[in-house]
Amino acid sequence: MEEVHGGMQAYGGVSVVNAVGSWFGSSMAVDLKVEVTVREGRPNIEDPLIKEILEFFHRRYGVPDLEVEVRSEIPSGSGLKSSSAVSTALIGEISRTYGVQVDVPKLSAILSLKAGVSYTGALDDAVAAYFGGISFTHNKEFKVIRRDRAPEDVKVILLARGGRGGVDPNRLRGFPLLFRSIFELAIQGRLWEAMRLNGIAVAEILGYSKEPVDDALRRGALASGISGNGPSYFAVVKCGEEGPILDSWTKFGKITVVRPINLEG
Ligand SMILES: Nc1ncnc2c1ncn2[C@@H]1O[C@H](COP(=O)(O)OP(=O)(O)O)[C@@H](O)[C@H]1O
Ligand SMILES: O=C(O)C1=C[C@@H](OP(=O)(O)O)[C@@H](O)[C@H](O)C1
Repeated sequence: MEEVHGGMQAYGGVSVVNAVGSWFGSSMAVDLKVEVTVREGRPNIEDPLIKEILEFFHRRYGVPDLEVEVRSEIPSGSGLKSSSAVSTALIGEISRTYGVQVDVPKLSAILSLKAGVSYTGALDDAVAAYFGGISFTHNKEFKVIRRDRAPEDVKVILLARGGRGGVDPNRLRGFPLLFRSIFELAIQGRLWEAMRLNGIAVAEILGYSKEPVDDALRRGALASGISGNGPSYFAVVKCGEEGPILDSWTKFGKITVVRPINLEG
């Protein structure tokens, strides 16, 4: 078996607006990396998303069976966009290796829905994972509304936790006006306000503790809340002002500090 190529990278992210609430979503990429490589050979990962992607390329473009290697810094089932990072990196790597032109984030959204690993297709997450920066999308129509650069003068402090369980993200669908209004704030440029309101709303609605959020906001965070459907928490702070939140959040578990990431220009 010959290694066909180096490897395609994509990134995790934190939610600006969770798209499950109103189909409108926004996500900010952070420097948590996923790298995917493929080689021709017997498929080696029993995962519904990876299976769906390999089957698609086999059926549509005659791509041969592939062995997939995923190196990921993002816990799975975390709210930190692991599925979109894995999916866009794998789709990007196959399309690059076999010279097929596809719309990588859109195909990721369609196949994530088909594989049953996503509620809306998570086009918001896929766009940020693949291009970096901040995405604004209407997931129902697979439409990218806008892409912005992410501010680079902040750090993102994470309580990164995987293995979501016990919450029902469908409950967010009961609050479409709330999430649509938060999306409007975000796209008007009131980014931290939107991130904070979304993060608090998701914690309230899905029943996560708000203690870490309250703690971070009291200690000067620009925004804090649950990312995605949880269970990970984030806090955004101006560079250099991390200290008080780091001190206080140690009581909640392992802390990871990352930065927003822009990949272009
Ligand atoms: N390291 C990995 N290797 C293979 N698949 C992964 C990996 N990390 C995540 N995934 C895929 O993403 C899915 C988790 O998606 P999801 O529950 O939406 O979590 P997240 O909020 O982190 O995106 C997994 O079921 C799997 O299909
Ligand atoms: O399944 C989906 O369609 C989505 C899941 C959530 O992300 P996570 O998968 O990271 O929880 C959400 O923030 C995103 O906007 C859409």
